[in-house]
Parts: sequence; structure tokens; C-alpha cells
Amino acid sequence: MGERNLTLLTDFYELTMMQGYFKNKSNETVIFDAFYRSNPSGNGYAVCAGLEQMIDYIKNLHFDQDDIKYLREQKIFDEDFLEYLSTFRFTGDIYAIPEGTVVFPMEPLVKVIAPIMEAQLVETAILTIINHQSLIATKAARVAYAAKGDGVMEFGLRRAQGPDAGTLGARAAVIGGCIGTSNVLAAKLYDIPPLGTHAHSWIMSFEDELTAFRHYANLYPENTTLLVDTYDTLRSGVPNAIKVFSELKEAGKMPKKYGIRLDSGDLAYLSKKAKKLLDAAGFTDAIITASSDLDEYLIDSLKTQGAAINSWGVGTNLITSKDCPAFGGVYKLAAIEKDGIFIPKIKLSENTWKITNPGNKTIYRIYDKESGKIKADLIALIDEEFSEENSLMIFDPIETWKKTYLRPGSYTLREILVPIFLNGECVYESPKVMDIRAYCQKELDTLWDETRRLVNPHKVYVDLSKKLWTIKNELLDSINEFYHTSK
Ligand SMILES: Nc1ncnc2c1ncn2[C@@H]1O[C@H](COP(=O)(O)OP(=O)(O)OP(=O)(O)O)[C@@H](O)[C@H]1O
Ligand SMILES: O=P(O)(O)OC[C@H]1O[C@H](OP(=O)(O)OP(=O)(O)O)[C@H](O)[C@@H]1O
Ligand SMILES: O=C(O)c1cccnc1
Repeated sequence: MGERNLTLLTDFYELTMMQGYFKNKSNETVIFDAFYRSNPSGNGYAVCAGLEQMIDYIKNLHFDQDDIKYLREQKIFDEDFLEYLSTFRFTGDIYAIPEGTVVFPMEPLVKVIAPIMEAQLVETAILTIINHQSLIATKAARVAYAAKGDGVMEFGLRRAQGPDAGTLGARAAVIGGCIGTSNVLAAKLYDIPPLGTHAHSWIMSFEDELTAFRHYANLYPENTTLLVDTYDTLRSGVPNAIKVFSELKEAGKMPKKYGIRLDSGDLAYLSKKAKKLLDAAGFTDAIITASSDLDEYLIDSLKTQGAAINSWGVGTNLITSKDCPAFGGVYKLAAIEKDGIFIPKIKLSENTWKITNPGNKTIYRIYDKESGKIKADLIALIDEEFSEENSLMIFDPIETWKKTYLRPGSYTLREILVPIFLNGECVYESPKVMDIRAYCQKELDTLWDETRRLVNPHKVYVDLSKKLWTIKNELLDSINEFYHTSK
């Protein structure tokens, strides 16, 4: 958050490796890709987020005197290296997918091209920033999807894993689809709507519920939501709320937005009963908000049960992404520059899908021209050229017999990795969070419904260009050959 110096927000091994690179004078330029391997919560996509904080981090990268002093005290860093660190700045290039874009496994969300000492140092912070916010933005997109157009308020700060997770999580939740947050610091910092109702303590602090409601309604005549479950929802809370709304109506002071909040009990049953009582009293447009340990599955179930709820407050399960607490993004070396040419590098794994994609790559999103929906993503090398006027054959990188042939003129292409830093200079201006949110809503519209469903969604293919696939296979062959013949 803000302008903090996060330079030491890295793993110790990044610094020990950096000193090693420094001593060997091997500060060649390298390419690292940050990507993730599977969508959180069994989702069909992820929403990437955190780029603005990553940019702030890179812009502010510098070891101040206090940092150098601390590192010196560790007694493993030599003076020449510490001297180098004292003037350290990021001088490389960074490409990234803009926040709010829907993304898929294996594609680089961030690509760093920089001298190896710089590219290595920034690994940990880039991952922690992008992993956290992408996780929460994706969870929020699921929750908002289940709410089917009703507003979802982010209520999680008190149960988040600390202040940063609560605040940056609120930012990410709004990017993914929440309409605002109860977190006032997040609302101020990121210019997002601060929202909320009131707590049980407000009711309990008065002699009786009716008096508490009257005071609250008089204080906030523009937007009055009354929490009706402190004593007895249907016998006391709802009738008292109706009484207060009737008094306001009679006095000609009817709030523009008004309603009740349910926070316990059977939310389907209570909301339907409450709606009947409100309707009968003429308050047909009262907003019925629900909260209480909600997540996307419960909201979906309440919708199926015909609950009369049209506003949702979601805290714990959203801000902590409780069912899936880690995004799992990784940062892997993809190429090393030798004599002005990038030599592709690959990391092997027992799992074929864990084998990295080598080289200096970019990503094209392929849309069906007629519907505007995503057909697939294509990871290609940056020097490859594609034209919508030509036919295109794409194939699954592992199950290569799965091929899709795209007729000329039947598809459109969009390159989704964009320049963020060039030669250490930031060339990108982050949009405001509410604009990122609006962009994300449009992005979500480019997914087929089958990909958005909560359970067993349809997979979007991320394919490799023929050239990239060939290079990858040649590298695999050469490694195999080397390790089988060099015994
Ligand atoms: N109709 C419903 N269908 C499915 N789940 C529901 C329904 N109504 C409520 N729930 C969920 O059931 C859980 C109820 O939890 P629990 O009984 O512990 O607490 P509560 O009713 O909220 O009361 P308290 O706030 O006093 O703990 C919550 O997660 C709530 O969202
Ligand atoms: O259930 P969550 O999704 O986490 O949403 C936030 C919860 O936080 C509040 O409860 P809390 O008991 O902390 O305060 P209260 O006394 O105002 O109800 C609120 O009433 C919600 O139940
Ligand atoms: O404003 C609310 O109703 C609220 C805020 C935080 C947590 N629970 C509820």
C-alpha cells in the first residue's frame, strides 16, 4: 500500500543468488515469466489483479542506508556487493496483462526482461502481489456471478489475514465484481464506494430495537438499512423496521434507498416472509440484504430456493478465499541472452503440464468474430506474425491431436501482454479501480456461460504456436539426449 519501500520484501535466497551473479560478473539479460498452473476454486478462468501495486513496488525499488546496514550485519555480503546495492535501480522491461483481464493457466501474466540480478530480486514481491490480488479478484467474480446482478458488498476486513490482505483484498474484490467495501481505508485509497449498514451493538446500545431503528433512520435519511435479527426477525425486527419506514413516509421523509439486513437464521425462509410483510405494508422496493458466512455456493443455493434477497454482504469466505487459500503463481526462467540473442530455457518436470514454456513469448487472445467470445489463447514467440486474414491451426500443447482450425475472417486476435516498463521507465498508467472493474465486467462477457459456471466449468484452451511447440520439443529432446548419453 502506498509508497512504502518494499525492497527487502524478498526471499533471502534472491539476495544470496544476486551476490553470486555479482561476483561472477554474469549479469546477462534474462527473461522470467510469472504464470499460474490451475484456476483457483475449480474455476474456469482467473481475473488477474495487483499490477498497480507491482508497478509501485518496481518504481520504488532501492536499498536505503538502513537496508544496507541490515544486510551488512548479516555478515555474508561483501562491501563491493553492498556498494552495488546502494545504487541499485530496476533498469529492465516488464510486460503484463492489464488488471481485470480474464486469464488462463500457463500464460505469462507478467514477463520480466532484465539483467539477471534485477530479474531475480523481484521474483518474490511480484508473486506475492499478483498471487494475492488475482486470488481474491477471481473469488469475487465467482461470488458476483452467483449473485446474478445483485450488488455484492465486501465485508471481510475484520476476518482478513491482516491489514494489507484486508485492504488490497478489498481492492481486488471490487475489481472482480463487488460494488464497494466496508473497508474505509481501501475505499479512500482506491476511490471505491464505502458501503455498509450497522452492527448488532447499535441495537443493543439502546433501550429497545424500535428506538435504535428510529435514531439510525433519522441520522441517515438517504440510505437506511436496518439490521432486523438482533432479537426476533419476524416478530420484532421486520415489524419495527416497517413501523419506522411508515413514520418516515408519513413525515414525507422516505429514504431513496432503504431496506433491511438479515444476518442469521434460514435466510431463504426469513427473506421470503420479510418480503411479504414489507410488500403488504406498501414497501415493495425495500432492499433485502443478507450476510452470514456467505460464499458463491450459498448464494447460488439461496437463489435456487427463491430467497427474496437482492443485496449481499460477503466477508470471511471472500477476503480469505477460504476454500482455496493460494493462487499458486510461479516465476520461471524462460530465456538467457547471449550475444544479443535470447537462448530459450526450459525446466523439466515429471509432470508434463509442469514443464515450462521457453523463449521470449507473447499471448494472443483469439475471439470468435461473430459472438465476440473467447475461442482460445495462443502463446507464441514475439517474432511470429499472425493475420486474421489467414487460416490458423491451433492445437493443445500436450494432447496434440486436439486441433482447432480457424477459417480466415472467422476470428479476431488481440495481444494481451502490454508494455509496463521499458528500460526501467514506467510506460503504463494504471486505470482507476472502478474503471478496472468496468473493464473486468466486459472481459467476463467474453467468456461462454459454460466457462463461467461454478462447478466443472468448460476449459478454455491455451495453445502454443507451432514454432514455440517445436522449439519446446527440440529442447526436451536435447536435454533427454544429454542426460542419457553423458553418463
Ligand atoms: N436457506 C439456507 N440455505 C442454505 N444455507 C443457509 C440458508 N440460510 C442460512 N444459511 C447458511 O447457514 C449458515 C447458518 O449458520 P449458523 O446456524 O451457525 O448461524 P446463524 O444462523 O447465522 O446464526 P448466528 O449469527 O447466531 O451464528 C450460514 O452460513 C448461512 O449463510
Ligand atoms: O459472515 P461474513 O461473510 O464474514 O460477513 C461479515 C460478518 O461480519 C459481521 O458479523 P460480526 O459478528 O463480526 O458483527 P456484528 O455483531 O455486527 O454482527 C456481519 O454481521 C457479518 O455476519
Ligand atoms: O456494514 C455492515 O453491515 C458490515 C460491515 C462489516 C462487517 N459486517 C457488516
